[in-house]
Amino acid sequence: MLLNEVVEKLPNMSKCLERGKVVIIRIDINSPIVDGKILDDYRIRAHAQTLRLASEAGVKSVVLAHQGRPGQDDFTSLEVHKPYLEKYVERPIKFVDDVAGPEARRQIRELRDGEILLLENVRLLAEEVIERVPEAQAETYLVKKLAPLGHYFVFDGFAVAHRSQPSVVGFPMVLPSCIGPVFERELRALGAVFERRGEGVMLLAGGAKIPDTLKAVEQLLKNNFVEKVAVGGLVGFVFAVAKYGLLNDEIRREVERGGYLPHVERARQLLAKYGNKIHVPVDFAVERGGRIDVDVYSLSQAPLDIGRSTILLFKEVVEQGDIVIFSGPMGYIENKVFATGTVELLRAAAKKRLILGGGHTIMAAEMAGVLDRAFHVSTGGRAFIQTLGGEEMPAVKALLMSAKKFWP
Ligand SMILES: Nc1ncnc2c1ncn2[C@@H]1O[C@H](COP(=O)(O)OP(=O)(O)O)[C@@H](O)[C@H]1O
Ligand SMILES: O=C(OP(=O)(O)O)[C@H](O)COP(=O)(O)O
Repeated sequence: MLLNEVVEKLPNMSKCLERGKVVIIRIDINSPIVDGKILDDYRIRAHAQTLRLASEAGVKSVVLAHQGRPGQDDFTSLEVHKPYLEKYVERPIKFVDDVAGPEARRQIRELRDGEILLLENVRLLAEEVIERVPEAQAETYLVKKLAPLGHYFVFDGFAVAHRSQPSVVGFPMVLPSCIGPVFERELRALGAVFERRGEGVMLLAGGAKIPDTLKAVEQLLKNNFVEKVAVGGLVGFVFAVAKYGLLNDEIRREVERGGYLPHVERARQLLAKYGNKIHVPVDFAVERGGRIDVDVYSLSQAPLDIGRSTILLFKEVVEQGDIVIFSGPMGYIENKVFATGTVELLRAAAKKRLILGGGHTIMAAEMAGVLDRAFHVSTGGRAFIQTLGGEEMPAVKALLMSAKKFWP
């Protein structure tokens, strides 16, 4: 089913906003956090509108979200996110230090119309990080404890839509469910791209999610959804190794260290099939007491950005399109010196209809001063690239099942 058709089949949030009812809303406000501080609040800003709409409609909102993964430094309490939500929703948010235990349930029962209750990080429950089919997730502690208190479920967390986790796919099995506005916008934006059947659609693909990106490139080219692809970042490095056979000792070590060998093979197959549509870097920037550009054949260390000649070549690709999808930075943007390729191409792409996704890509767009000019900024990273790759998101599948069951 095409993405546009999927959106039409999914109940819109307004159907789930019935005054006085309890609505469980899953959002994704997972943010980059260092030393307990949120570095970028883009996802929080995006979801604030959802909660404001729910509050204005007079529903009792119960908000489910996660931060980080258990065991990682950024696995924190959502209490950190509460002031940000209050700032952007422009109303008080209640917070409970519990996910589905007696205290959380007591506070849900006491909610008044229009109030918003943020539950603690849902990944505190060990079951939340186990991916299983929706029917099995409906039997989890989380769903068993919370669903009986709710009347509707709204799924809005596009960035987590690719996870078959209880808070994503469990509730739609037992509650009438809707898609939230963030999720709907994402599906419509990508659906509109697919409708173009490739004409004038260019993909700039970089970053570090190599297998996901290879898959997306393959799908997009196979289905003629894009006209041309230009690859940078670590993805571009893998393609360059595949295209030019760059396997001197230093590069071989880099490839082995990164575990890139199977990806190089896959890139080689893609080049054999779609070589005339895939633009691969011809030079890279490396660190040698500062930034210097080297021709691909002289490359003998890990590249940190695309080089000047490649930037010019990729700008030509951008020029030929009227929609540019930008997924993943062209280089190691954490160091400003190696952000040049990404920043220059983002500025060129912003003159077109720019669709971008991924935390680092958004950060780079902010750096380049073009975030406000983008046509669509996706809240997803992996979800964005996987949707581009034509994969059916578990969240979409569960919501379609739910619509069939509750609103046939
Ligand atoms: N040539 C490179 N060398 C090292 N790191 C790179 C290179 N190109 C991109 N990266 C890194 O890839 C990461 C971003 O990739 P990814 O997570 O796929 O992007 P996004 O967050 O936009 O989805 C960044 O940390 C960036 O520094
Ligand atoms: O940040 C997220 O995804 P992303 O790293 O693909 O952008 C989502 O919150 C999903 O998180 P997860 O990859 O820990 O399941």
